[in-house]
Amino acid sequence: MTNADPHDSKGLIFLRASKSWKIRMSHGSSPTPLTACTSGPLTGTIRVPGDKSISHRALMFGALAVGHSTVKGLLESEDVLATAAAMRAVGAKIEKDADGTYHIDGIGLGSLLEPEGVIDFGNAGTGVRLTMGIFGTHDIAATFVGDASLSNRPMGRVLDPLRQMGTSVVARSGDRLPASIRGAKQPLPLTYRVPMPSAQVKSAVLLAGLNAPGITTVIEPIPTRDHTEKMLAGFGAEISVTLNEAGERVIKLKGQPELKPQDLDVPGDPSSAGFPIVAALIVPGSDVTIENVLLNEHRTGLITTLIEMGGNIEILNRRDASGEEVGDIRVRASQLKGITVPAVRAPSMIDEYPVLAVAAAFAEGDTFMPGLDELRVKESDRLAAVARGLEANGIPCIEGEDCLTVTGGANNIGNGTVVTHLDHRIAMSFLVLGMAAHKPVTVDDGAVIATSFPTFTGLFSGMGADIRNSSSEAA
Ligand SMILES: O=C(O)C1=C[C@@H](OP(=O)(O)O)[C@@H](O)[C@H](O)C1
Ligand SMILES: C=C(OP(=O)(O)O)C(=O)O
Repeated sequence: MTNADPHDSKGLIFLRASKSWKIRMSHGSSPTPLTACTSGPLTGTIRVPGDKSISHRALMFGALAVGHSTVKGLLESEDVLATAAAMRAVGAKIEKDADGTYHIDGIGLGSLLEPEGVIDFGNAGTGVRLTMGIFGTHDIAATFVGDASLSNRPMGRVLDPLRQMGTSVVARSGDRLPASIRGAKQPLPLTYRVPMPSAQVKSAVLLAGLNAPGITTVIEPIPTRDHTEKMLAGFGAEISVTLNEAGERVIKLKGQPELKPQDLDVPGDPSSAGFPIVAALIVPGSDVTIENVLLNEHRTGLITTLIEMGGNIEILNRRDASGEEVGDIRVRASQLKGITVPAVRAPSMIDEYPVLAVAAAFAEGDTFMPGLDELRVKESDRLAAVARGLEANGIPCIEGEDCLTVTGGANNIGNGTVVTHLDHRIAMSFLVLGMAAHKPVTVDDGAVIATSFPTFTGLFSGMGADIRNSSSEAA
């Protein structure tokens, strides 16, 4: 079966076991423990790398357009480079010039070539789910694999609506990776109410709708990041967003447009900016400015929350950059106080809860964070990973089913080793903890940081942080 045609008699694809593919259980050949020691003050004016959500989409939409797009400021992290490889595998030409600008020669919607090998998305949930949406309505077959973290994450949330549009799927039990799809020959447009607050699910359905005739409608009861809608409009798709009587967002996309190439400039990632923002608040005497950060209203929940907690955060030089608001963020060390974070805010700061939990460890009193069910299905079960990391470092917390309470102000915190579970945000958050803790904090694998923020340690060392490679120290 493995070497035969990948379709069985019912037209479904069987997983082809690739000899060269082996599930990645740790990041790289051996994990790289890192230790952060009491640091600071942190000072300087910095830039964080380009936004991950916009970077994935820039490569995808550039690949689907007819003609030549350019992308400046693309995030060159492992997740985004996996998306570039996937787009190359279906025929797009993607090259970087000497100035760091990416050039994409799009293959055009409807013209994707069948990939020759398996598509390895490593750690990237956004990459694999949005790409499944694109491929799902093209008449091609593809097999998706990922590392141990991605292989444990639910794919049914995108595969279910794709099945309704005509995509055939064979996946591991529970709709986990590896998964093979055969895109619909005659895709059906769909009206779909997104059952959980997920920009990835919304986007996968819209991207599948791109190559379906007629109108695909996505109803979004709880608003999530809107980069897909905004960028598709920028690439020339006919897309509208209205509110229905229940106040839900209704997104309508007309299928089979000719997407026009664009010249894009990716602003700094607010999720990555969360790390220097929290570090500057909790390391005494710090004063840090982060320039050119995306301030899209669906992404700024952490900043709103930290200001409510008493953080001295100023937004300077607000401006429009290619249809998105950006600004510079000045942060000075502050005494924070515990608050209740409104559950409705969760989608606008969903990736920032681990680092918010670290900020909460330095606040006066309790910080209560409800509405966190989606944290259970990220790169790790982030609710559990954060709680175990805090406990390992002497910080009192209570992990609920879908909520977390952190009690700030404990004495003598640190001295723990945090298990990162292939989760870049757990690694970075606990290194930030170590910068302000009384004793060093170690994360068992710092190499995972390359998923989203490859310049993290260099940037922090430049501001005055003391981060050490614990494996080389031990040697
Ligand atoms: O659409 C996107 O670019 C993303 C959506 C979010 O995931 P969910 O849609 O699963 O909430 C977020 O956690 C992820 O880092 C990026
Ligand atoms: C959840 C994240 O990413 P993804 O779902 O793309 O793996 C993240 O970057 O925190």
